[in-house]
Amino acid sequence: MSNTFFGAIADDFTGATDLAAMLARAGVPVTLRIGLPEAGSEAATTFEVIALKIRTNPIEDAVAEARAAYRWLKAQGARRVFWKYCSTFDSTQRGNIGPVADALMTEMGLDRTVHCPAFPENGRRVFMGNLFVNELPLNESPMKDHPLTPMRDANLERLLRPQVQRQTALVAFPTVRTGSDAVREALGRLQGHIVLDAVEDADLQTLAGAIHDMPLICGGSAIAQPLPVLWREAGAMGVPDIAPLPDVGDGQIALSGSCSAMTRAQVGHYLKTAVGYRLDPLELAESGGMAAARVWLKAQDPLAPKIVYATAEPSSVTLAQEKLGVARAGALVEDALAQLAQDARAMGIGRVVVAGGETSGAVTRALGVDRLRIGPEIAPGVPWCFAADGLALALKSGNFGAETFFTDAFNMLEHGAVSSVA
Ligand SMILES: Nc1ncnc2c1ncn2[C@@H]1O[C@H](COP(=O)(O)OP(=O)(O)O)[C@@H](O)[C@H]1O
Ligand SMILES: O=C(O)[C@@H](O)C(=O)COP(=O)(O)O
Repeated sequence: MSNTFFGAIADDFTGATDLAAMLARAGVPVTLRIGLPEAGSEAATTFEVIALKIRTNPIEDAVAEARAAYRWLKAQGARRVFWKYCSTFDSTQRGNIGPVADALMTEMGLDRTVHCPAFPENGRRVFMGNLFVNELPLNESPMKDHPLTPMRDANLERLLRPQVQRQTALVAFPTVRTGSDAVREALGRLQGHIVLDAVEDADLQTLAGAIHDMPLICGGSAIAQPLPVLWREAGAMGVPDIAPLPDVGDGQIALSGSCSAMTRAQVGHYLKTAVGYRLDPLELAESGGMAAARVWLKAQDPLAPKIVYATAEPSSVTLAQEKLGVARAGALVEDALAQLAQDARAMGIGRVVVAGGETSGAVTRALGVDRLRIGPEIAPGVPWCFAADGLALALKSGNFGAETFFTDAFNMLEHGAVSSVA
């Protein structure tokens, strides 16, 4: 058995890099694995994050994959387990947040766990059990129009209840503001899935003080940031070594399959300086649709700023979904961007930014990446990541980053920020 201390299971790839970035901020080196590690893969390290792509899978498949990941982490000795899902609680009416949390509790023999999606730095706040995105309740935010997981309620207990077999509960804001001891006492009285309020980073610090010794924590990435310091102070883990980051190849491309409001603004902004090719799922469904995109890419200068995007307004997404079905429209776009990522690599392009969680999963898999090192953060929750073969990948969650995100990302590598990272 090796000495893994922290093991996380992320329900998508952008979520995994987001969590890894938060841990890296706390000064710990993180090993991010794409998919369940195969027999003979590199030895486990102190901080392991396993990126799965199970946010919208059938529940049974998602639970089976998460369970297998947990068993691998347990075999490596993990003493703290983290179920990373989206800070906007992206899920369908039945899953997969609740069923995976339930399955992990059963595997670990637990009668309580906590749910903390709050990420104040990115505008996600939980107050009286209700999740807000910036000023809006979740169900009034752009998440109401998400192509795969439209969110139609903001109350986390109400969202969880149909997804879980255990009871739900809340540790509300007044208790959180009283301090870590009060939160700990409240948790001691509750069972099942306990939602935690948090409005500011200071609340996350308070919560972390109360929950750092819990075996299973569920939520977004932000609650993970204060934990390593507390674990170190409590003597629960040692201080792992940090290795230098690898070299990065030249050439660049942005690939966007996200239709989130922020990505739409970012693509619009980037098109002012980069050349672009727009993918339309209806065209991709016809013969020749994909071939045209590949011909376009092949004609581009590998070094020049460029973007291929399916990013579109909700009305256009709905139209494609009505004609093709939700799953087929999504799969056509994901497969196309995955193929174009492979083509870009064949052209010698070494710097790839991907927008969209599902999209990132499809692209990363197509590139055959199985392990990533975490580099500098471009925006909160979005780090550059490095694969073994000179490939730099940035996987951007739909609503993360400033409007200038794509330019910021590529500029960062140009200006040598990589070598300055701890
Ligand atoms: N124009 C479009 N019409 C229909 N579906 C689309 C379109 N563009 C992208 N999609 C699909 O929408 C989904 C977006 O999800 P994702 O990549 O996770 O983005 P986000 O991070 O914004 O949630 C993907 O499955 C993608 O293939
Ligand atoms: O927690 C978050 O918001 C992100 O880490 C995340 O999971 C976002 O998902 P996508 O927007 O689908 O990339």
